[in-house]
Amino acid sequence: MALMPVADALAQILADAAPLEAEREPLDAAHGRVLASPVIAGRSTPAADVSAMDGYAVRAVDAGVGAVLNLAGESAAGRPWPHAVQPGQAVRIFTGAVLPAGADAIVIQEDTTRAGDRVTVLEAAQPGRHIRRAGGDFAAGSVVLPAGRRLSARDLALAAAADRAEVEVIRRPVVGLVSTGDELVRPGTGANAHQVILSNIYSVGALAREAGAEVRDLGTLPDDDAATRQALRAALDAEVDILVTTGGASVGDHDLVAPSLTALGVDLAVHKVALRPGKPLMFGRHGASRILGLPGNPVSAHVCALLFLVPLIRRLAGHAAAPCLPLAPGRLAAGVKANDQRMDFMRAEILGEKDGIALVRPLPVQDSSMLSVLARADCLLVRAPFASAGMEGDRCDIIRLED
Ligand SMILES: Nc1nc2c(c(=O)[nH]1)N[C@H]1C(S)=C(S)[C@@H](COP(=O)(O)OP(=O)(O)OC[C@H]3O[C@@H](n4cnc5c(N)ncnc54)[C@H](O)[C@@H]3O)O[C@H]1N2
Ligand code: MOO
Repeated sequence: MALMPVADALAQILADAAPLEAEREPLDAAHGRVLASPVIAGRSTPAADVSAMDGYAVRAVDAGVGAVLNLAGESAAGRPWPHAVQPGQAVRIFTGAVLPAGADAIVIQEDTTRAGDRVTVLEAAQPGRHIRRAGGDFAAGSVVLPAGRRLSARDLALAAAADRAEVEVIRRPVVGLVSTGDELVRPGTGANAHQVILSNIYSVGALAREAGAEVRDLGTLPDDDAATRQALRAALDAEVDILVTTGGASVGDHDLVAPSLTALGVDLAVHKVALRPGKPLMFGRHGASRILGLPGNPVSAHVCALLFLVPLIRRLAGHAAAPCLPLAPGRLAAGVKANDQRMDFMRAEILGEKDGIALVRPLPVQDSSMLSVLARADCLLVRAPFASAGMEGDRCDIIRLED
């Protein structure tokens, strides 16, 4: 059977994948989300002229070296002095406090001496010195954060300072994870030798969450035709944006995902990709939901989630389009043999870096069941279909594993 090129599979999976609808969220819940509409400042910051230092608010014209001023009052942050500074007066002021009317400079306290209510100026005041002007950070009505921006921790503080307790962000895609296989048991529950411990949901779930999805574990299905069909229908009815299955994707008698999806009317736009690991990958649509069928082998499931699920989630969550295959430059530290028709994503280690180029050596075992090798890898060494043999020192492409 002809295998679909990776680029074509990606194009199918990302076709029509546009940002989901907007929702209002409190700032705490908005970190990492994408703004659906701009944040407009509800007030200027600072909202009034304020002092940047602890000292005395004065009229600069009165406060030359040696001037002795009368202490008239105090302006603290949150407790402004409600009068105007008169000629010959100083007002005690603290950082962040509103500048009293009449004053046009701050003399910092280190540049004064004080005896009771008499303040002697040791360093001449300069008009405007140590004053933060109203609106100096941002003005009321201005756009402080544009639509489309991914909200950083710093952005949350800025939105709060702009007097916004909530922001309008793109809804998180909901990803439902379904595992398949009679052999699967949860970790820590006493698996027998003929059983396999469910691991894929942990790596795939973590990647999905990191990409911006809300992840729901929809449980494990037995290798039974009717049960699989019924459970997949229920999973699709659960209104997930992306249903991710793992396992049961290949051609064995117990690989039931593709026939079940077909029976439910899902047209598989992708089924079998020229990819290693991950050949049995499948993708289809059902109403507004997308279905990604990942192979059961744990390394294959992880690599396919990285290559296909992450960009899909990012598109739906409104993130700016990033390259789907985030290739970085590398140099081979060991030879690799010629490749066949499947684009290969070999688990590899980075031995060092020179001028931003990683020195890369494929790990000796490339079995797609081996999680210890995947965990040890620093990157995937990407080999194009039918690439000729590579020699030590040749340039190569890698994808860094940064999860
Ligand atoms: N005759 C052929 N056999 C196979 C082919 C093929 O083209 N012809 N493809 C192989 C490739 S490539 C892969 S990848 C695997 C994937 O097959 P399935 O998606 O059907 O996966 P399963 O058979 O269900 O499981 C494979 C393996 O992975 C374990 N597994 C499954 N789910 C999980 C999970 N959630 N957590 C941890 N481990 C899991 C399962 O127990 C099996 O050991 O097919 C090849 N065969
Ligand atoms: O594609 Mo399978 O993932 O080669 O083992």
